[in-house]
Amino acid sequence: MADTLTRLEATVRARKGGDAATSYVARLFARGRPKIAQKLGEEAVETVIAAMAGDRAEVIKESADLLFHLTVLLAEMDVPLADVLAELDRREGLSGLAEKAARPAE
Ligand SMILES: N=c1c2ncn([C@@H]3O[C@H](COP(=O)(O)OP(=O)(O)OP(=O)(O)O)[C@@H](O)[C@H]3O)c2ncn1[C@@H]1O[C@H](COP(=O)(O)O)[C@@H](O)[C@H]1O
Repeated sequence: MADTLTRLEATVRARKGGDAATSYVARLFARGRPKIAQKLGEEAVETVIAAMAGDRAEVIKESADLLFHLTVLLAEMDVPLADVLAELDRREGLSGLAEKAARPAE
């Protein structure tokens, strides 16, 4: 999975400043962060709708759209995918319940 996303990240980054007439990613970059963030939100909602309908095939397609648009947003913000993966690595083995219990009281 990391290999696939790393290749996608390289393709997406190479589209920065590219021709919006021939590249969907270049068009997204040209439209800016608000549009990219909006697309990410839409794909998240569509993934949720597919999940609630119990539609596995649609969940797979919408999840791919979601990961793709997340990759574009990270590239737009110049956040390397490796930084996100490193954060997941840091959390590895730490139960979400234990992490939550260790948070300072609000
Ligand atoms: N993985 C993807 C990918 N997944 C989804 N999409 C596109 O994302 C868009 C999302 O669909 P929507 O119907 O929501 O989009 P829309 O209606 O055009 O969006 P708006 O009208 O809201 O702006 C579609 O145009 C899909 O084709 C992708 N476009 C590109 N890639 C990858 O990015 C690479 C570079 O793409 P280009 O920049 O187009 O060359 C490709 O080779 C692929 O590897």
